Amino acid sequence: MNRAMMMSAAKNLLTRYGSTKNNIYRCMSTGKLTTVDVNEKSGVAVLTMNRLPVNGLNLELLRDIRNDIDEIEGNKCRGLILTSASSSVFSAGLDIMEMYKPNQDRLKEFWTTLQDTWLALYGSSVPTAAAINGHSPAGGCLLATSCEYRVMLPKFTIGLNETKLGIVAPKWFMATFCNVLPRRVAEMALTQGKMFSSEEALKVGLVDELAQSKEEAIEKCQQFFATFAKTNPFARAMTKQQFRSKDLQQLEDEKAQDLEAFLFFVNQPSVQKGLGIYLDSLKAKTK
Ligand SMILES: CCCCCCCCCCC/C=C/C(=O)SCCNC(=O)CCNC(=O)[C@H](O)C(C)(C)COP(=O)(O)OP(=O)(O)OC[C@H]1O[C@@H](n2cnc3c(N)ncnc32)[C@H](O)[C@@H]1OP(=O)(O)O
Repeated sequence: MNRAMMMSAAKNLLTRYGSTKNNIYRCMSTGKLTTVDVNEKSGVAVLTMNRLPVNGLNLELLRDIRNDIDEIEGNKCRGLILTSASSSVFSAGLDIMEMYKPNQDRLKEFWTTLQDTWLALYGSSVPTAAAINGHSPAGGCLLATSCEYRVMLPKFTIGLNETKLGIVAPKWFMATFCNVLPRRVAEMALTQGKMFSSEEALKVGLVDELAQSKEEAIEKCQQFFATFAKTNPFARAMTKQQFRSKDLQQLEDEKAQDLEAFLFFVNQPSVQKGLGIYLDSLKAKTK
């Protein structure tokens, strides 16, 4: 983060926290594929992804999540908990249909919106946590690891499985993973495309706690936010943003090249063939 960005972030934070210490605001959901419910007492917003059956991250869902994050930030919420309306899938990651035989204009918009959603979530000044109430592969894992804390239900899976699909996780996916896991564990898992069970994820530190129900997971996320009760929100947010600034700045600087690399990669005939085979294998499962 350069000096100008830092000053602007500081100004926003001062505006937010300067005069509103004791007020609680109600956030409203902006999108059709998400809902946002705010606990009026705690001021914590629960952002629920609701694109069933698997919360595949298509352009519209990403837009809704992005707009919700902006609204939660703007409405001075005290925390953001990301969760799913499904009882078995947190998010299946990027909707592969967005990348398979794509319309090129939409493909650009899709990737740019993913970049912006990540910048907003990973760099959010509001405390963030994920209540992972289902499977969370690839892009689902990216969303969860972009948050500051993770509570997961048992018997699901989470990880960046891109190499198993014949695709390469972009640098900022990897940086997000490395912000959570020891470097050695992250490299092994990334190259293997490893999906961790909830129990394994707890053991390596990919998630912070397990919970037996979604309600318990949300409660544990709220308890995490309560650990900031005696900290100054401005100092907390600036510390988080400075801690993450290298990763954020790298994507800000390389946004255009990252988009170009994505478009080039996805449009390779061998990648299209691989995505088609993978989609068929997913669909065959349900027959
Ligand atoms: C040099 C550097 C260059 C960099 C270039 C960048 C390159 C691109 C990088 C892109 C990074 C990609 C990130 C991703 O997120 S890719 C997506 C990865 N996701 C997965 O592999 C998950 C696939 N899904 C599953 O494993 C299961 O669905 C899941 C465990 C999540 C749930 O299982 P369940 O049994 O509950 O549900 P079904 O499998 O029956 O699925 C129901 C229907 O949903 C469809 N489906 C599932 N996942 C997806 C998906 N990700 N996209 C699209 N569609 C999906 C599935 O086919 C079923 O459909 P039908 O009902 O029609 O049969």
